[in-house]
Amino acid sequence: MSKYALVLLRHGEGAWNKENRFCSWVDQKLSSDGVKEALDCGKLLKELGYEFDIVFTSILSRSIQTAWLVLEAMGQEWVPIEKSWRLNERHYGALIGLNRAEMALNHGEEQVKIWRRSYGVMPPPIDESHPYFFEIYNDRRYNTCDIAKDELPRTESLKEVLERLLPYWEDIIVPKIKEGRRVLISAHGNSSRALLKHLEGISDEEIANLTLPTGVPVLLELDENLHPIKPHELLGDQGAIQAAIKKVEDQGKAVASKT
Ligand SMILES: O=C(OP(=O)(O)O)[C@H](O)COP(=O)(O)O
Repeated sequence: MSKYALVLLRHGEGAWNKENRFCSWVDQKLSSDGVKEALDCGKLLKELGYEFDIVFTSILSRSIQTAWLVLEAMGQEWVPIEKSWRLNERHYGALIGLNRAEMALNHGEEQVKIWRRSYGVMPPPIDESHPYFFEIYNDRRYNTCDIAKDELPRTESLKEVLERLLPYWEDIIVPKIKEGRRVLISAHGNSSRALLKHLEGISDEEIANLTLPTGVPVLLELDENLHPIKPHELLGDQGAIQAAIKKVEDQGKAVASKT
């Protein structure tokens, strides 16, 4: 028997998911399809009988907007939401804004897969010459973090994501779960992968094969020590989920991009 059920969620599709660009710390809203995904996700969780006592999000709008829409569809708008940069998407460094298919044409699909899914490889860091540098670091949300702005990452591998996420998980989220609060985490593809790697003990090699689609709730059933009692489960229509995973994986193929 599980003692706790934790639900993790990659936000609904954002505008740059659609355009196949690395979005990362650029603040994009949900696309119209992403809004529908978030509402459908809330409806599904309601049908399945889930209730939440607290929701954790990143400080990027697409994860917050997803949390709002999920709670609205569940009729649980009153549930408190806590936000932290530590749940932000992985910082993709100089790759931010670039089109994955064009990157695959220029650098090869294998290199793009390494950048996207390996555990330890960091893309080149972002610097002031990057078109999105000032949009990111001049945004006042990054004055509110628990570390100084000049200590915030300029690029990250999944390893660095896990290292900055773990203190928040251990110090803020775990105590809520142990108090019996039912927790939803509305985060991102790679911040969710990092947490799943930690909780499920997925190896550095095996994590490269885990891809999460947008808007699909991931259920983790945990024992009293917060160890999973079985592998995570993606909730919903399994055929549609597999198709959505393939779509995300195929974003790194060297096909001509739609402009
Ligand atoms: O912003 C991103 O993720 P998100 O849509 O989960 O926030 C990344 O660009 C995801 O890219 P990836 O699927 O190539 O790791």
